[in-house]
Amino acid sequence: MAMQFTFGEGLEVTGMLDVANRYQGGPGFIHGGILTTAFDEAQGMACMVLRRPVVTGHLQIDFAAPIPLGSVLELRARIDGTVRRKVYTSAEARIVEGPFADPDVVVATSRGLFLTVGAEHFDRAKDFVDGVPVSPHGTSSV
Ligand SMILES: CCCCCCCCCC(=O)SCCNC(=O)CCNC(=O)[C@H](O)C(C)(C)COP(=O)(O)OP(=O)(O)OC[C@H]1O[C@@H](n2cnc3c(N)ncnc32)[C@H](O)[C@@H]1OP(=O)(O)O
Repeated sequence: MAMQFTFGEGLEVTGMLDVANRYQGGPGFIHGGILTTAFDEAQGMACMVLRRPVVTGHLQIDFAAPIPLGSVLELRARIDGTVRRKVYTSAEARIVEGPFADPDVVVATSRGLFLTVGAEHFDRAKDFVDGVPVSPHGTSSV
């Protein structure tokens, strides 16, 4: 989705998301599915250090506080460990700009299991137009 990523020291990746009006769920606040997507992308991006494709196997989100439209969210994500093809990741979100901004408050957390896959995983979709990547990282541009 339309996030900006920076790769920090070690294994941590930081993603920034402008919470646009089109991301609304309940009146005035972000949709939970949008926040889930942002975590999925950030944690998937953290897996890039492995230099192997990954897909999400399991994602668990804790929505700790409402996030108003107009906020800027910072998501910090990392790999916590790997076991064979399994990649354990976690992330947390903070509002860093907007009326509810407080960089000391974690408004949501995520734990995700990613699996490394071979190129054949994606080959199955290559004949479909919808499978054509629309951004440089092969992620969606919502
Ligand atoms: C390049 C930039 C990237 C930017 C970020 C992009 C992020 C976006 C990522 C996505 O959203 S990907 C889209 C959503 N995910 C999918 O479509 C995946 C659909 N599921 C599958 O394709 C398969 O289920 C999957 C590849 C995840 C696993 O199938 P496999 O046949 O490869 O797994 P296998 O059965 O061999 O299991 C391997 C290990 O993983 C474990 N495992 C597999 N799926 C699991 C699951 N869902 N939950 C927990 N554990 C799981 C399994 O128990 C086992 O553990 P052990 O090694 O200990 O035996």
